[in-house]
Amino acid sequence: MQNDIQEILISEEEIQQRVRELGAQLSAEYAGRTPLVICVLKGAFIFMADLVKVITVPVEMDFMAVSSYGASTKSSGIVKIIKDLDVPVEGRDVLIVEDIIDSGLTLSYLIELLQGRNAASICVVTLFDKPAGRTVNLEASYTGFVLPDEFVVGYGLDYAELYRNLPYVGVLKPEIYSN
Ligand SMILES: O=P(O)(O)OC[C@H]1O[C@H](OP(=O)(O)OP(=O)(O)O)[C@H](O)[C@@H]1O
Ligand code: HPA
Ligand SMILES: [Mg+2]
Repeated sequence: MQNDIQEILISEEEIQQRVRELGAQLSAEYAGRTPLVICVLKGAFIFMADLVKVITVPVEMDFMAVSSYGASTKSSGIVKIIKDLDVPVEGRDVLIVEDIIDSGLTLSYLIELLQGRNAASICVVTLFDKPAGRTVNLEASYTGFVLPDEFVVGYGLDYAELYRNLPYVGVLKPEIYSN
């Protein structure tokens, strides 16, 4: 698996340090409140697990699975809900946890959905942001790292469901895509 990586863009240590910083910022933001933290599966599961461990306010958690990339490196443009939330968001302070914002289509769809369900507030934390990929105008409240316009894998991010378990984020060798 490591042999398929052409270049590591962000190391495991850099990610862990940044996650701690984001956890501290979010703990201050939500002081005195109990946010509902929503993990956008599958990609955000590793970030979510590391992040909630360094948030010091009480949180409730729920999980939503959406998909629009399939086995491609380009968004299909259609966001499919694979699994919806278990709990209502009405009146809740919602924190959406994403691994990456690329085109922005997944998040704009989710934000509209949760606004329609009358969340009291919606805040987004993403570990990675690829502004060059954007097709809709959208920004996270908290961003870990800004990435160049390349398809990346690792730390939850997949190509055709593989490489999510790499502890760093990197770029695949070009021949992997042609196999
Ligand atoms: O800003 P966008 O262009 O919408 O891309 C970002 C979304 O795409 C990926 O999910 P994907 O649809 O690949 O599902 P996965 O999390 O199960 O890999 C990623 O985890 C984000 O949720
Ligand atoms: O660069 C990416 N890698 C993996 N999944 C993604 N989903 C959107 N962008 C990406
Ligand atoms: Mg994916």
